Amino acid sequence: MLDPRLYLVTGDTRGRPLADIVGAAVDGGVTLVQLREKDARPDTLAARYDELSIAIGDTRVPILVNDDADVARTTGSAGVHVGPDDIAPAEARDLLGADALIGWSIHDLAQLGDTENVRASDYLAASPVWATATKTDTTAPLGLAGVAALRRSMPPHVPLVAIGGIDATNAADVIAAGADGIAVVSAICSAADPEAAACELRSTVDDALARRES
Ligand SMILES: Cc1ncc(COP(=O)(O)OP(=O)(O)O)c(N)n1
Ligand SMILES: Cc1nc(C(=O)O)sc1CCOP(=O)(O)O
Ligand SMILES: [Mg+2]
Repeated sequence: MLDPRLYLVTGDTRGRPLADIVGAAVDGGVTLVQLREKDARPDTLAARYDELSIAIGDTRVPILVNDDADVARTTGSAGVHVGPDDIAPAEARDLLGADALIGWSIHDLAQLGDTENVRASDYLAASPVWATATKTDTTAPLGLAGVAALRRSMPPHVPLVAIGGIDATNAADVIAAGADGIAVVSAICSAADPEAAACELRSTVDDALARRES
């Protein structure tokens, strides 16, 4: 079951063990995790997946793998997140099967015209909302207006997560603009207390979703 409200994408943990950060973040309310280690070899990525899987225990929070659908398949992970330099969602679907969770980065409205890959995706990611030091090779920031435009143009049943420069100060704005969840790296991985950071983000998102629906 895909719950996109608070999506932790792994990143720099300031020297702390990643499994500890992810475990704490899940305790704090993260609903989805993506293992993202751009320089890791497949065997290292697979070993890291196993560590994270132990860290989240029986919470059933899905762990997706960034980029590498083969590692996603061999580890038995929940699925994969892909972007413009990766295999296409439809190809990932063929590889991973109907039950896998597949996410796709969306940079502009024109991409929504690729209906085969939109249909193959379980969620789309508005990327990036704002410029971020965590990933500098992004396309131009969409801003809140871009998030709103994507939401209006997308199939209504497909969840939209937003990524890039999101923290507790702006998360509610992103939800108000139409995102169904936020994806963050530094707001949790760099936080002094990742569990507390996740808890604050989760209640901010939940409150904003409740306001939007009322
Ligand atoms: C949730 C989420 N959204 C966007 C991205 C970025 O994916 P991509 O464009 O493929 O860039 P890399 O992460 O591979 O550098 C993401 N990973 N997760
Ligand atoms: C992994 C990633 N993808 C992005 C995109 O725009 O596609 S931005 C990003 C990093 C987001 O980090 P932070 O939460 O620290 O800003
Ligand atoms: Mg990628």
